[in-house]
Order: sequence, then C-alpha cells, then structure tokens
Amino acid sequence: MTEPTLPAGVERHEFDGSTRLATRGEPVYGEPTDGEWRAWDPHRSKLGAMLELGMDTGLAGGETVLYLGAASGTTVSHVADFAGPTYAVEFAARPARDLLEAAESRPWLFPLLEDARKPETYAHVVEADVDVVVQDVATRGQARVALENARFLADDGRLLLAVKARSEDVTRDPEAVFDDVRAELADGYELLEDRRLDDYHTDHLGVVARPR
Ligand SMILES: C[S@@+](CC[C@H](N)C(=O)[O-])C[C@H]1O[C@@H](n2cnc3c(N)ncnc32)[C@H](O)[C@@H]1O
Repeated sequence: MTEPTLPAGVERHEFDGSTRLATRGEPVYGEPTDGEWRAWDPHRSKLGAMLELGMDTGLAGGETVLYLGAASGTTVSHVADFAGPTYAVEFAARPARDLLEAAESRPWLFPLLEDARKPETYAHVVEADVDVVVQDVATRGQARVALENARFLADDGRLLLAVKARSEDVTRDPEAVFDDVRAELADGYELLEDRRLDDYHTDHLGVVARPR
C-alpha cells in the first residue's frame, strides 16, 4: 500500500539529525526551525499525528479550513502555513491571545472568539462550502459539535476530527467511547478512516469523514 502524499506545503525536513514534518512560517511555540521551515510536533498536534501516522486526510494544500478548538494556535498555525483561508474558532480568551499573535504573520488566519457549539454565532463570517473542518475541542459532546458544524462543509469536503475519550467520560473504556462517537457521527457523516493516535496522544482517536 502506498502512503498518502503530504499536502503541498508540508514537507519532511531534518532538524537536529531527525526527519520531521515541517511547514513554512513564523515559529509559534518554540519549535526548531531550518531556514523558513519549522518543525510540526506530532506530540503537540493531533492533526500532525494523523499525518505522521499516514492517515489519508485528503489534504492537498490551499484548502479553505474551519478549525474548531484552535487554543493558542499550535496546530492551526501549521494549517494556515499550507492552507488557504483558515477560520480558527476558540472560546477561551486566554489561549486566544496567543492565537491572535500567531495570526499576525498569517494573513489567511482568521481567529474567531466563539463557541463551536453555537455555529450560528460565526456563520456570517465563515464562507460557505469550506473544504475541511478540523476539530480538536477535547470537550464533552465532540460528535455533536462535529454534526452541528457539518453545515459549513462542501459536499465533497472532509472532517478531520480528534476525539479525546477522557473528555467524554473518564471512567469508561476508551473503545466504548469511540464506538459511541462513531455511531453518533454516522447521523451526518460517512466515516472513511479512523485510527488510534496513542503513539502521540493517549486515548485519542483520529477520524476522517465526509458529509452524507
Ligand atoms: C486540546 S485543545 C486544542 C489544541 C489545538 N487544537 C492545537 O492542536 O493547537 C482544546 C481547545 O478547545 C477549546 N474548546 C473546547 N470547547 C470549545 C468550544 N465549544 N468552542 C470553542 N473552543 C472550544 C478549549 O478552550 C481548548 O483551547
């Protein structure tokens, strides 16, 4: 089986003797750089882990992206380095300050201080038919958030979702949590691939899906 190709604008570069994913842009979280390239740390990024593990994200580069749970911009800054317009939703004010800083050198990165459970609050800003929704909210009701934001996706768009089992229920077996999330997601999405991200993020599932 051939590995899915990386999106244009994401390359493997040598940093301190090891080959790592990288994008081209201003550093954001103290990551090592090699000229214009900065390392993308899969231990700090679920999407980075999905790419590192060879999941077929469908990303080609240049996409319009809605990113839910942007926090201080670690991952979404890499996304904005290779994607097109990137709308970054985060509801906590503290990390959003760092997110605004990451956006200063990225004209295509649009931070939105909103609640991803209330898509109507940013529907007037986010353009219709985005190519990709990336979601990493690590909060209870992760499938519900993905379903509520499906309205933004183009028919052939992709949901790239990270599910944190412990955010749903700390006491349950993660596999049982993931089964429930898969079943709920099926209300609005066709699941194309899922994979445990434990090599990088304990008890997390990476999911690639498209709207039904
Ligand atoms: C695991 S962190 C995200 C890390 C980030 N995706 C990265 O890789 O750089 C989860 C973030 O989702 C945010 N979040 C949780 N629920 C949210 C909601 N309903 N709306 C917007 N942001 C939310 C949290 O405030 C937190 O910053």
